[in-house]
This record gives sequence, structure tokens and C-alpha cells, in this order.
Amino acid sequence: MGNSIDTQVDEMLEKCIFSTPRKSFFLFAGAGSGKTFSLVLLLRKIRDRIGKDLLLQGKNVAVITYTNAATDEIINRLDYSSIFRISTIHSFVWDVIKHYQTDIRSLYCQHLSEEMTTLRKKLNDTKNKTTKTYLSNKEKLNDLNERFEKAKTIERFIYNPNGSNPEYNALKHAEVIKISAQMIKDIPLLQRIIAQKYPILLIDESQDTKKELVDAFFEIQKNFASIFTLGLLGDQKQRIYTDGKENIESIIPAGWEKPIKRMNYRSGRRIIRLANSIGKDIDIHAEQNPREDANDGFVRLFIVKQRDDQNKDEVEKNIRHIMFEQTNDEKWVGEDTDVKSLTLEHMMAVRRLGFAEFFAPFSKVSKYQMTFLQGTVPELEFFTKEVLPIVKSINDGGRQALEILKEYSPLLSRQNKDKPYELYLRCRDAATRLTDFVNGNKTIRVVTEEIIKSQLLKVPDVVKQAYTLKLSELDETVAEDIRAWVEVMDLPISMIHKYDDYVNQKSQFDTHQGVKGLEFDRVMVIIDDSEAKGFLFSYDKLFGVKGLSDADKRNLMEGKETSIERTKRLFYVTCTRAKNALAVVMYTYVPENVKKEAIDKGWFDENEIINI
Ligand SMILES: Nc1ncnc2c1ncn2[C@@H]1O[C@H](COP(=O)(O)OP(=O)(O)OP(=O)(O)O)[C@@H](O)[C@H]1O
Repeated sequence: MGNSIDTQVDEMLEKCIFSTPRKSFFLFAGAGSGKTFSLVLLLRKIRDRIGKDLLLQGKNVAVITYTNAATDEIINRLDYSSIFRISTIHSFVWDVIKHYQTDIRSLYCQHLSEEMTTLRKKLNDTKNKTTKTYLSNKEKLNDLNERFEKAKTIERFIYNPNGSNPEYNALKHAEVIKISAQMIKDIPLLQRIIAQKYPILLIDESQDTKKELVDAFFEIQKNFASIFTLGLLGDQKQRIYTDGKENIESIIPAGWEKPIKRMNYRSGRRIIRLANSIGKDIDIHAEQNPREDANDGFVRLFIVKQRDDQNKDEVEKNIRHIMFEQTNDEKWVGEDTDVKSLTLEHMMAVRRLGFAEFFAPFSKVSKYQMTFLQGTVPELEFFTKEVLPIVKSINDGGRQALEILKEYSPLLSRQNKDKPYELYLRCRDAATRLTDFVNGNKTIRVVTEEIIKSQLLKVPDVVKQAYTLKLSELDETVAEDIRAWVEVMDLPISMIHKYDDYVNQKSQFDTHQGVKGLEFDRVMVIIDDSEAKGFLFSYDKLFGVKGLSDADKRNLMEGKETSIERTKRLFYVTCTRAKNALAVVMYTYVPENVKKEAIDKGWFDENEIINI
């Protein structure tokens, strides 16, 4: 048996798809159990055995992934085969519903009108009509009213799954989910169309897939069982977003297969033991076995006494050094360091990476809401896809700079046919000057000024406008995006580089939620509730430092989950990203309590706990 104890699971999935009739399945298993691995294996078998037939019939296998990065990864692993329609849920459902504009309009209006009714009631019930919340709700109602009136004139609704959708006729992300779920549930013809076009629909990370859509897909499966097969892959222990479906197991129909994976292929033994003891509190069947050839794995809990004016960078550097000493693994320190450090929130990560002043103004711009963390704000892409790559290429002595300049530089544009050699020389000089400025880490304002003057590249209007303004000149009339750009204008250009690395997951830091589905050799989980702003998660409560809040108590009384359960699942996700070694770093005012709780829960042994 050995490492192949789960082989029969892959065989069962194969049987589900290739037997007649096909069978839907539900594969929920722990971290590192190879769910994505099994998914890709199954997709390859589908491609090789029935791919051509499906294509001839104009059908596709739909695969829904959680992020664009996961989509790209699976597409890549399947050699870009056209049999599959691999996408995120937003992109998938929009593709399905976008042709039914009349239905979209009617549900859109219904949705707005419901929201307005709720808001009106809220406003009427409010006693104090001068509070900030009251005034902002009033503004929201006006905004909804305006959108409702405009909706009547919209000829065609549009939507970009990766954009901010600011256009008056664009749907917001949440609206697409709500409207599509409703349409699928209400329109049997749409269910039939989906079932015929996508006879097999597989959902990865389905514990966090929007619950209303999970219900909608179940409805199709129920009504079109003979032609539509659903395959869910996921892990309830890793449900870390509030819009995922709770207790999904309880709604799985009797006829579905429910295979179980028992092995953790990712981590060392000690890490799996920790995962098992966190996991068993969430699901009694959580126990996983390590691979026969798994390494020992290594875990440590560092309890850091919280102090005012503490230099957290120094503390964490020291901890990495201790990890190096104890594991004898040089990658914890030095130039070749390769550690993934996880913080609860982006601000905690970017503060440690030294570009918080750059990050904070942009993270507040509502227009950039969806695109900022994806690295796809067009004005920022001007720097990350044009300016910085040109400089990098020149520094490396490569030829890519010329390619980028040919594509973007007005100096080398096709219309500029006169004196091409002169223009080429001008372009070369300007690029060299730009490189000097960037290498000298001049401010964004100075670099922008240089580009405007030399006309080397076309500076986006927003950046150009911000460049002409000073912080002291900002007033209420300045648009939020321009305001943010003015706020960062006098920061060094290296901050854009840091931002680019961060959003492309190339830097040392990421967030607890952002690494779901990923794995790293060495992981440092940083826990510091005093620095976190959100209210959804509380490690202090999980580690017994803080008692339950009134809201938690109310939730408990109503049979709902508290922030402790939510945080425990997040803790499970973060710890299980580690393949070889894991350092959990907990900042706290009461180290004794944390230590006692960590030992009592069986998570860490006494000799694995280090007080700092
Ligand atoms: N049958 C297998 N044989 C060898 N390696 C495997 C096997 N299945 C998975 N792996 C490896 O184990 C690791 C974890 O697999 P994968 O990412 O698919 O797990 P997962 O269940 O999706 O994890 P998570 O839920 O934690 O994101 C990967 O490095 C993968 O290549």
C-alpha cells in the first residue's frame, strides 16, 4: 500500500465520470491530500478518453477555481486543452448569463429595489438622524435611487470579472453572483442550456464557493441528473470566507460518491500531527497519515511578549535565526533566504516590507478595489509593465527594453517616420537617464517628470494630473484616484517595485487568507491581534487570551459559529502550508496563557515553545 493508499480514490473519480450513467461526487479531504492533484489527473483522463467527442458535440468540461492564479495553473498543467472551460466562478456565471439581458435587467431592478426598501426601513427606524452611519446610509439610498432610474435606460449590461466595473451599465461582482444564482434557479431553460453545454462541472475549493451558486448548481444536478455531473472538491476545515456554504456535506444527495483521502502528501510528520490536532476539533475525521518517505518536519511556537515601541522586524529576524540554528537550514537566514511569512492583514505585511505609505492611499480608492491587489490598475501598470521592466532590462544588458519601447514609446511609434535614427538615439538617451533616476531611487514625481519631459513613454492622465499637484493643494473636489497618486508622488520609486513583487506573490510576505491552496518549504505564521484592524478573526480568543464577545455569545445561543471556529479554520490553513518547517509567532500581553492553551490543546509540546 505505502504511499498509494489513496489510489482507489482516483480510480473512483474515474469511474464516476466514465461509467454509464455518470455519477456526481464530493471529494472533501484535508490539507495537502492532493485534491488539486486528483483534479488535474482526472481532467487529463477526460481529455485523453472523451475530449475529442465532447468537442465534436460542441461541449466543454467546466472547471471552477478560486483564483485567477489557480485557473492559470490548471490551464497550464493541461497544456491549454480547448476541451476545458477553466475559470473563476464570476467569469463562468457571467459567460452563462450575459446573453439574457432582459432577465438581467429585471433582476437587477428587483435587487436594487429590495436594497432600497431595506435601507429605507433602516433609516426610518434610526432615532439619531445625525450620526455618520445614518448620513452615509442616506447617501447610499440616493445612489441606489440614481442607479435604479438609470437602469431603465441601460441597453446592455456589461461586466469585467477582473475589473472595478465603474461604468453606469456595469454590474458589481456581488450583483453578478446574486443575479446569476437567481436566474439559474428560476429558469429551467437556462439549467438545460448549462447542462447541455457543460455535461461535467467540477469545482475546486468548493467550501468557499458562493453558497447561492452551490445551491443553483445542485438544482441543475437534481433536475438534469442524467446529463449533468457535478464534482465538488474541497475541505470544510479550510472554509475561510463567510460566503462559502456551511455544512455542505449535509446536503449531498444519497446517490453521490463520497471518496475519502487519508494521506497528506505535502508536509513533514510533525506538521501533520499539528494539523491533525487542530483539524480534529473541526472535523472528527480529520486524521491524516504522512507519506512513508515524509521527513520529520519541524514546528515551533514563539511567544513574544508584546511591548510598546517593539521593533517587530528585529524580533522576527531573531526568530528566523533561531529557526536556522535549530533546523540547521540556511534558507531561514542570509541572502538566499526562502521563508514565507504570513500576516493576517495586508497592512501588516506591507508595513514589514516597508511600503505602507504607498499601499495605504491606494487601498482606499474604491475605483481600484478589485484591481489594486491583482496588480491590474492601469496607472500602476504603466510603472510595473513599462517603466520598471525597461530599467531592469537595461540594467541586465538585455534587449527587452527595446521591445517594450517599440510597443509603448511615442518616440518610436510608426507615425514618427521622420529621422528614425535621431529618434532612436533620443529614445536611447532618455531610457538611460530614466534608468539612472530609477537606480538612484528618485521619487515617483521626479521619475514622472523625467518621462513627461523626454516623451519616452505616454504617462497616464491620472498620474500626469497628480504630478502637477502638491499634498497641500488637495481639496474635496479632487477625485479619489488622483488624490491617492498625489499622496504617493514624493515617495521613492522603489515602493512601486515592492508593491509589484507583493501583489505577484514574489515577496517574503503574504496574508493568512491569500495563501490558500499554496505550499512552501518554510512558513512563519505571524499572529498579532493588536496590529490587526478587522473583526472577523481573533487569535486571542482562539488561544484563550480573550473571552467571547457579546456577539459571539449571541451567535452561540443561536447555534451559529463564533469567531473562534472561523479563526481555527484559518489557523489550520496557515499551518498546513508548510512542507518542512513551521514557526508560529504569537505576540501577546499574556504569554503564560498562550503557552498553557497551546499545550492543553495538544498543539505544541512544552519543548517546542520558546518565549521571547
Ligand atoms: N498522489 C500523489 N503523489 C505524489 N505527490 C502528490 C500526490 N498527490 C498530491 N501530491 C503533492 O502533494 C502536494 C499537495 O497536493 P495538492 O496541492 O493537490 O493538495 P490539496 O489537497 O489541493 O491541498 P490544500 O487543500 O491544502 O490546498 C503537492 O505538492 C502535490 O504535488
